[in-house]
Amino acid sequence: MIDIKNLSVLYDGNTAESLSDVNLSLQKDDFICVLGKSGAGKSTFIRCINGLQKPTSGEIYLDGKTITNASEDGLRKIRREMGMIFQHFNLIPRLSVLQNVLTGTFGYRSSFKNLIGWFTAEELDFAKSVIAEVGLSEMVDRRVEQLSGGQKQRVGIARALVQQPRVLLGDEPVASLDPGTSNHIFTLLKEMHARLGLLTVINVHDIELAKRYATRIIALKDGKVIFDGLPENFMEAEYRETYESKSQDYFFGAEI
Ligand SMILES: Nc1ncnc2c1ncn2[C@@H]1O[C@H](COP(=O)(O)OP(=O)(O)OP(=O)(O)O)[C@@H](O)[C@H]1O
Repeated sequence: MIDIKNLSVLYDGNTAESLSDVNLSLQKDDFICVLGKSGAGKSTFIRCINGLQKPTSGEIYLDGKTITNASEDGLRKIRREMGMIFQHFNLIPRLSVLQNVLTGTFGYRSSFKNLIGWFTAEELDFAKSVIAEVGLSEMVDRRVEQLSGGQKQRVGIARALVQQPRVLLGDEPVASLDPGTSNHIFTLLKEMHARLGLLTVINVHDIELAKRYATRIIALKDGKVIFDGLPENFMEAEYRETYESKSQDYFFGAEI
């Protein structure tokens, strides 16, 4: 579904590449967690996939169509197919849950309709049905600033889903949430992945979450892919290589 060929990124002013010759093929049924130390290149990787960051070299294709060399119009169409969720939610605090979720439809509408904020009954019904799916029916009209972090991320997920994307990207979407809430958010993401057939790619610092939910783990180090495989094969040795430190023993249940 997404093919990444010889992808490299060297930011202006840096001497080391932030991504270095990355080659990957991401499939529709993948639920991928991307692991790596701070600065390993995880955000750069996600930003390249949705076309926010132009690579220095290499190509990314969505179903054979170039993302990296897409026209502005082509990129707009590609971005509609990719929902995105963020660590700090990127919501509009003073607007309601429904209003925030409706902003997810903007990529499909004329700028005039967006400007005057006019939505059809179908658009409103669909947004409400997505809000119900993320468990926030009771809060449709509540201002987002009055919600907890976990509820805000549910709004972020609903806003992404209302776009009817085929790909869901997350840049550390649970980094600001407590462990219990993080698990609830991952459970929801996994359900949506299965029900909607969404290729899901999520950066995460929490290896326990990655091992529990991912169907595939990709680990980056200094911009290179150093592991790509099943969660059960990401063990102590892979942990040490990725994070350059020994793990908490309980991750792998082994004496080190
Ligand atoms: N706009 C930029 N200009 C220059 N260097 C950048 C820029 N964005 C990222 N970098 C550098 O690229 C490298 C990878 O950064 P990136 O944010 O992709 O890593 P990350 O794995 O997501 O880190 P974190 O877990 O801390 O978010 C780092 O060395 C970072 O300093």
